[in-house]
Amino acid sequence: MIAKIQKAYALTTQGAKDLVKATLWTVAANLSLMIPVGLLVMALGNIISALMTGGDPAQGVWGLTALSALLVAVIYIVHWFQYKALYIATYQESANRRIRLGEKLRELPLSFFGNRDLSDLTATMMADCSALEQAFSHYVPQLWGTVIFTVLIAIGLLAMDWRMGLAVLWVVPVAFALVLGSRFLQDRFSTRNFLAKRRATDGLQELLETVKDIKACNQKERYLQGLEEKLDQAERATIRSELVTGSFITSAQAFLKLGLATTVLVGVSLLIEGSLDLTVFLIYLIAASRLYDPISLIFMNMAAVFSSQIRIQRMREIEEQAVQTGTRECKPRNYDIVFEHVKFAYHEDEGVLEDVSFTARQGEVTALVGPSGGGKSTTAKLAARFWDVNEGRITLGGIDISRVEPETLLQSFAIVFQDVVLFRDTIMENIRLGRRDATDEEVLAAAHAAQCDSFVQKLPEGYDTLIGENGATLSGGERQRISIARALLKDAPVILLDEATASLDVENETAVQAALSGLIRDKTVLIIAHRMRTVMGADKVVVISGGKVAEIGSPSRLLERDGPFKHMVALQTESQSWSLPGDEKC
Ligand SMILES: Nc1ncnc2c1ncn2[C@@H]1O[C@H](COP(=O)(O)OP(=O)(O)OP(=O)(O)O)[C@@H](O)[C@H]1O
Repeated sequence: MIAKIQKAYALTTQGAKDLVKATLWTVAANLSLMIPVGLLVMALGNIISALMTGGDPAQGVWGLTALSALLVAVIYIVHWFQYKALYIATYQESANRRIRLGEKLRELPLSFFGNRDLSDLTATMMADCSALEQAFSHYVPQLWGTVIFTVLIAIGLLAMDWRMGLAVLWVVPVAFALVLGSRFLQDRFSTRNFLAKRRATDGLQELLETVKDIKACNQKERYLQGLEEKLDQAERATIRSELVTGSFITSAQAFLKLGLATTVLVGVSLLIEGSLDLTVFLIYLIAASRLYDPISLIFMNMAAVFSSQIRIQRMREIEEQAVQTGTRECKPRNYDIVFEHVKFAYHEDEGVLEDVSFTARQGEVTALVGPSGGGKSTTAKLAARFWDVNEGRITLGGIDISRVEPETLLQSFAIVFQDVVLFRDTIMENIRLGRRDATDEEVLAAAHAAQCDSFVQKLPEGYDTLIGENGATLSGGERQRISIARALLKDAPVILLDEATASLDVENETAVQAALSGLIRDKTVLIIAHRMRTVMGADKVVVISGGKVAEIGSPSRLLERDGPFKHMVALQTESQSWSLPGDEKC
C-alpha cells in the first residue's frame, strides 16, 4: 500500500508512511470531535429521564463535568498529535522533495534542460512544491481522514437504527456522485487554468529578463500588449475554473442539507408511530447537524486534490527522467581526447554533428574554428559529456567517457565558457568555486595570475566585495577574468576554453594569455576561437563547418592549402581593416 501511495502522490517512502499516519490521526481527531455530542446526549438523557421519573435533573452533573474535563484533555492530545503528523511531517517531506528534486536536476543531462523552459522548471521547484506542501498538509490527509471517519459514523448510525441511518445518509452517495461525476470537467478547467497562469508567469519572467532588449528595439508597447493578453487569459481561466468547481461543490453541499429535513420527517413519523425513542431521535438530529460539515469539507478537499494532480504529474515527470550514469572511478592512461565518428543531435532529425573524428593530444593546444553555428561549442561540450553522443564515441585516455559518471569526469576538466555564470557572493568565493578546499592564498594567487587584481583593488572591499546577481555589477571582461581564475585554481588536466579572452581589451588579453600559457602546460587544451590571432599559436586546428570536420592540421600547414581555414584568415584580415562609414574623414 505504501508503494502505491508513494507512486500516486510522488512521495518518498517516509512521506507515504507519514501521510498514512496523518490520515489516521485526522480520523482520531474527527472522532474526538464527536465526544461533545456524546456528552450532550448523556446530559440530555439524564435530564429527560429525571423529568419523566420526577427525579433531580442536576443529579450526576459533577460526574459529567469531571468526565467532560477529562475528555477535553483527550481531544487536546489527539489534536496535538494530528498537528504534529500533519504539519511537521508534511514540511519535512516538502523539504525532502525539494532536496530530491535538486539532486535529480544535478544528475540530469543538459539535454533535459535544453528541452525544458527554465522558468517552467523554476516554477516546478518553487510554486509546485509549495502547492503540494499545502495539499499534503491540508487537503490529502483531511480528505482521507474525513472519508474514513464518515464511513465509521455511517456504520454506527445504520447499526443503531437503519431507518434513521438511511434518513441521515441517503444524501451522501448522491452528493458524492455529483462531485466525482464532475471530476472530468474540474480537471479540464483546472489544467487550463494552471497552464494559462504558467504562460502569464513565463511571460512576466521573460519581460524582466529581456527588458533591456525590448527597450532597445522600441518594442515595449507591443510586448506589453502580448503580456496583457496572457494575464487576461489567466484571469479568465481562473474565473472559469473557480466557477465550474464552485458550482458543483456548492450544489453537492446544498444537496447534503436535504438530509436534515428527511431526518426530521422520518424521525417525527417514527416517534408518532411509537417505534423510536426520543433520545435516539435526538442523537440522530445532533449527528445529522454535525456530520454534513465534515462531508462538505471532503468535497472542498477533493476539488483541491484534483487540481494538485497536474503538479504531481509534473513532479513525477522530472523524477522519472533517465540520468547519466557511469563508474565513479576514472583513471585514464593519459589525457588525450579522441572523437571517433561522432554523430549528435540536440533534437531528433536535427543533426548538429556528423561523423566528427579528431584527436586533441595532451600537451597540445587544439583549436576548434569554423563559421558560427557550425558546431564548435557543441563539440567542446560533448568532450565533457554535457550530452551523450548519438553515434560513435569520445574517449579520454582510452576510456569511453559515456561510461564515466559525469561529475567524476568533470573533475578532470576546467572550463571557461563565453557566458560566465557568477553567483551573488564575494569575488573570493566566486573564484573558490574552482576548488572548494582552496586556501585564501591559493585563491588570491589564481586571481592575480588571471589579472583580476587591477579591477578588484578598485572595489570597496577588494576580494570580499559582494557582487550582484550573476555579477551584474561587473563588466564582461572582469567576469571572464574571474572565470579564468576559477579554471587556474582548479588546475585540471583538460582545459576547455570557449573564446576565453573574447571580452578583454588588448592589454588584458595579452596578460591573461600569458597566464593561460602557464595554465595549459602539459595539458589537453581544446580552445574555441573566433579570432585567428588566438589560433595561430595552436598546435592543431580543427575546422568544423556545417557539423562536419572540414580540415585538420597545424595552422601553418593549413595556411599553405587553399582551404576553408586560409579563407577564414583572409576574411578576418579583411574585416580588421573595416571601419564605420565616415571614419576616413576623422
Ligand atoms: N542547447 C541547444 N539546443 C538545441 N540546439 C542547439 C543548442 N545549442 C546549440 N544548438 C544548435 O546547434 C548548432 C551548433 O551550435 P554551436 O553552438 O555548437 O555552434 P558554434 O560553432 O559554437 O557557434 P558560435 O560560433 O556562434 O558559438 C546550431 O545550429 C545551434 O543553433
